[in-house]
Amino acid sequence: MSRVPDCRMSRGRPMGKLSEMTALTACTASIDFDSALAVLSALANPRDPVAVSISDAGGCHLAAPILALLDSPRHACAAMDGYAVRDCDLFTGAATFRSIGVSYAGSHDAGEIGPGETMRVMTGAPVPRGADRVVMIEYCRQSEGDVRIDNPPFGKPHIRRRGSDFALGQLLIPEGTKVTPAVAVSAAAADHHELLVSPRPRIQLLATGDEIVAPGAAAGSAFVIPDSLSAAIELLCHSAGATVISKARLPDDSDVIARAMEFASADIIVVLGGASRGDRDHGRAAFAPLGLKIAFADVAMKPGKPVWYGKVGARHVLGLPGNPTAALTTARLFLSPLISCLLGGDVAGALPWHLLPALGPIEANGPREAFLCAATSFRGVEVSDRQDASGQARLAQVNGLVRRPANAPPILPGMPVPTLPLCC
Ligand SMILES: Nc1nc2c(c(=O)[nH]1)N[C@H]1C(S)=C(S)[C@@H](COP(=O)(O)OP(=O)(O)OC[C@H]3O[C@@H](n4cnc5c(N)ncnc54)[C@H](O)[C@@H]3O)O[C@H]1N2
Ligand code: MOO
Repeated sequence: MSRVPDCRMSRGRPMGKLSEMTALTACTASIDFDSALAVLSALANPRDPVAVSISDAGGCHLAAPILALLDSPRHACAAMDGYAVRDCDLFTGAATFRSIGVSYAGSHDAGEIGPGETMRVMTGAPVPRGADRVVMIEYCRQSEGDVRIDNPPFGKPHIRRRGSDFALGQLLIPEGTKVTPAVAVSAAAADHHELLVSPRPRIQLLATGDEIVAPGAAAGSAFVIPDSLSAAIELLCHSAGATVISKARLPDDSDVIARAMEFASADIIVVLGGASRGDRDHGRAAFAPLGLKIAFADVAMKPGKPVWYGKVGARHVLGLPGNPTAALTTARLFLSPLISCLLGGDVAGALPWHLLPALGPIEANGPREAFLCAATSFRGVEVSDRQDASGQARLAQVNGLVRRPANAPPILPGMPVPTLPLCC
């Protein structure tokens, strides 16, 4: 394995971004996992930002900061249902107030209260001028036009002052922030209906193999198997924030594979299978006549060694090994970060490694960095006893990957190990 010094990463973070030219020319030999990620991140630049509605922007990253277009609250308003009163009346002995009206959320000017007066207010309603607090309805006794407050509570005035949450012009959300439901609340509250974001990457999925057929169509023939990857990788693309615009199951025929690629205007082409060295492994070869520039091929990792990545013009091409556990592992480790980078995010955001205590012993690792399927819970992480790259049954029982560096010593129960959620 040859290492590429420029591509080094430190704990999953690139140590300085590579230029596109360097990334496409330097890393063509077998490289280590962190170097491969650095190459991918150097080549994955987002397209020009577009304005999209907030509800369509989930998972995208803001290409511009969000400034508040108004004050919030817009005016002094009640934080509780109750009666608005003046402190000087309430705490100097007056117990009976004359109610002069009602203010609802959405009411216009609530007017003003004078000495001995009160106004019924609902949560979110404008509070009348002169009022210092809202006494919760539970402490008030209403009769006719009067309100009696015998034991007024001290403490919070239950009035939200104008601009006390945020003020007009305030920077609320910095550029680069990922749009989540929580971020959507802030943005909409600031009176934005559209957000400027990098467009979602468009994905083309090409599953290759003479033996694969659509799930549901395999049991009748002994010589075919269900395509167990296309739907899974499509799900992963969606949860990472991309749109799958086209998918196909193709025979092991490089001309057919190349033609399929030519007809889609995708940002990322994902080729499933045909990544290694079999007579019919046409993954990379199919794209050579189209001008494929390989950025890396063969990563020193287990599973997933044959994973490869390059570009055809502006299009990214990622080849995942056909063995299902290897395909899912490499999709999580390379396709999620590629999508994240094209959305304006980064590798570290897409791969949130965190330390969890091992629930059982983990044996020493060999010379290839390993990513082990594991089950995580609040108690810690348990590595599966079988780690077979072609396995499919076990995938339904795992939800994480444990990272084991090359030649790592054994792990004892309770020791922390880097763990990644298998689903993004
Ligand atoms: N001489 C070598 N042989 C192999 C190497 C190597 O370095 N030298 N690498 C091994 C490793 S590691 C892996 S992983 C596999 C990867 O193989 P390919 O990417 O070429 O995949 P295929 O040969 O097309 O298929 C492998 C296996 O997976 C099944 N498969 C493929 N696609 C699907 C699908 N969509 N759904 C379900 N199953 C699928 C396919 O039937 C094969 O059984 O190569 C090793 N060999
Ligand atoms: O690495 Mo392969 O992905 O072992 O089967």
